[in-house]
Amino acid sequence: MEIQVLDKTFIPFIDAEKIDVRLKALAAQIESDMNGEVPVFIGVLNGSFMVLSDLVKHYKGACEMSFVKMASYIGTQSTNKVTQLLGLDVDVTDRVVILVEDIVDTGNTLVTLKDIFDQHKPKNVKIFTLCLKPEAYTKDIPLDYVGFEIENKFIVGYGMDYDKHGRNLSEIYQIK
Ligand SMILES: O=P(O)(O)OC[C@H]1O[C@H](OP(=O)(O)OP(=O)(O)O)[C@H](O)[C@@H]1O
Ligand SMILES: Nc1nc2[nH]cnc2c(=O)[nH]1
Repeated sequence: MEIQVLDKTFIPFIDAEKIDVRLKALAAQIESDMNGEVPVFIGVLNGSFMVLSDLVKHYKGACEMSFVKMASYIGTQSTNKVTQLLGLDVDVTDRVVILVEDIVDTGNTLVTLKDIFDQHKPKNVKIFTLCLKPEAYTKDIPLDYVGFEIENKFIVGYGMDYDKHGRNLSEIYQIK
């Protein structure tokens, strides 16, 4: 059934059961890749709160988790726009980090995040994303765990917003 979020109409795209089945399979895959390592799952706020929560419920091994948020602001120097990380409260030095995103589109967010995490000298940074738009993603950072490859159209729900609305939808909808 179509839904309305603010001024836009969306159609059902990926239902809750399909998301759950995929997350269960990916959790098992991550576990088998860990070889005894205890990974640190890091969710990228705001969008990833639902996917991280559901993913780790399926992860049966030992793990830690936390969230980070990017902050963009105008700097005082000539380089104007700076993007920084707020809230990294885990020492990731020599740890296996799994960055958890709801969606990778252009990959700009991912490139910035990966650079910042690499400065903390982790053993390895793996990238998890529930959704990927392959037509839009032109960066060369390999994506280790991808839930769904989708067409290049705007989606909402399951943590993802349209102008701050729709994050609470339990399924993913695509713009009509
Ligand atoms: O690959 P990109 O083109 O960089 O787009 C992907 C990013 O966009 C969304 O975040 P957004 O900045 O909308 O913040 P939010 O998570 O708070 O919604 C999403 O959660 C990703 O982090
Ligand atoms: N909600 C939402 N956020 C995005 N960020 C990048 N692509 C998208 C998208 O399709 N939907």
